[in-house]
Amino acid sequence: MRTYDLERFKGITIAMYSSYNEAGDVDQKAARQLARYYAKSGVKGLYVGGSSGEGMLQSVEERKQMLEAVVAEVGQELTIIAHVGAAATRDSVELARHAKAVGAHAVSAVPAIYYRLSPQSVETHWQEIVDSTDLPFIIYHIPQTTGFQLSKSLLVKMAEQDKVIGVKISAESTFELQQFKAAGGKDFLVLNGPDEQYLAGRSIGADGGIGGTYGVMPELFLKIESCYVQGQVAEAQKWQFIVNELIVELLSLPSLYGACKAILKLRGYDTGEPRLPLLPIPASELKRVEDLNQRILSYISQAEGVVQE
Ligand SMILES: CC(=O)N[C@H](C=O)[C@@H](O)[C@H](O)[C@H](O)CO
Ligand SMILES: CC(=O)C(=O)O
Repeated sequence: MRTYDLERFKGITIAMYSSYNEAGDVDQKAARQLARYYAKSGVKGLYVGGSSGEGMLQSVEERKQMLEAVVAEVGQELTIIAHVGAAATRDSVELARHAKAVGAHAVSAVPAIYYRLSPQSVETHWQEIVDSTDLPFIIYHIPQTTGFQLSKSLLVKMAEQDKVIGVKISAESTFELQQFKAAGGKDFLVLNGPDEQYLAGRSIGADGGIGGTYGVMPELFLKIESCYVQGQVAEAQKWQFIVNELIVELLSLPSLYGACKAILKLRGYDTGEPRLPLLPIPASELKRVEDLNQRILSYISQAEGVVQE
């Protein structure tokens, strides 16, 4: 048995987008407003500074500012996971200590980025982060961007420590997800990465998920989750299919994060544009974004049982 409470990490956790002002600097007020919007949606937690959060495009100082804003706003109500992955172990350790100091509930990290690293190197990187605080640690496995293939043996070695409570898997193989679940055991969390496969991941062993597109439709992922938990498989599948149609459209825009941010802006949550090299949505695509937003909102009403006029 682990000494950490795993329940608070199960279910739906939004990989939150970062908020910038017109100059492109971190906007803490906007971040707080967005975090408040998410708290009202009923999700379990927020994952700050990950892929969707553009942590890798920010300075250490900016990453701290984003986390501080989110924890200050909703840290008492939601589970806050701070992504501290960076190219340099020193930066990750500094961010982990900061996460602890401000009251985040867990830290998480990708393998160190840019260099092609041996498993020993990645293990050392993660271990330094784990050892730097008493917060629980969630491995972030995303081989398509980091190039690092996490082996079952390294996973098991890490998971033997009380503090290493789980792994977020963004790899597309649900078989790998299941194998990691089996290897990690009952008290080890496996969190689904690809939003398109939430139900598949959940069905094959995931305890919940952390995803970027949850941020524009948390209610739909909560719907899939509640149908799944109640054994309504056909209904869960119906909603996953709807979500996937919406994700295909989001992915057809110049950048996924730009599209999600543009949608949030239409709803009154202006988080600025994504940082380059991630592309903004040009004015010529705004009509498509508006239509997509309307479709998403109407599905959200349906999912919540609100009768449409
Ligand atoms: C690479 C990436 O950002 N993956 C996210 C997290 O795993 C997902 O939430 C995707 O954004 C989502 O599945 C859309 O493809
Ligand atoms: C965790 C995740 O989905 C993200 O960082 O975008």
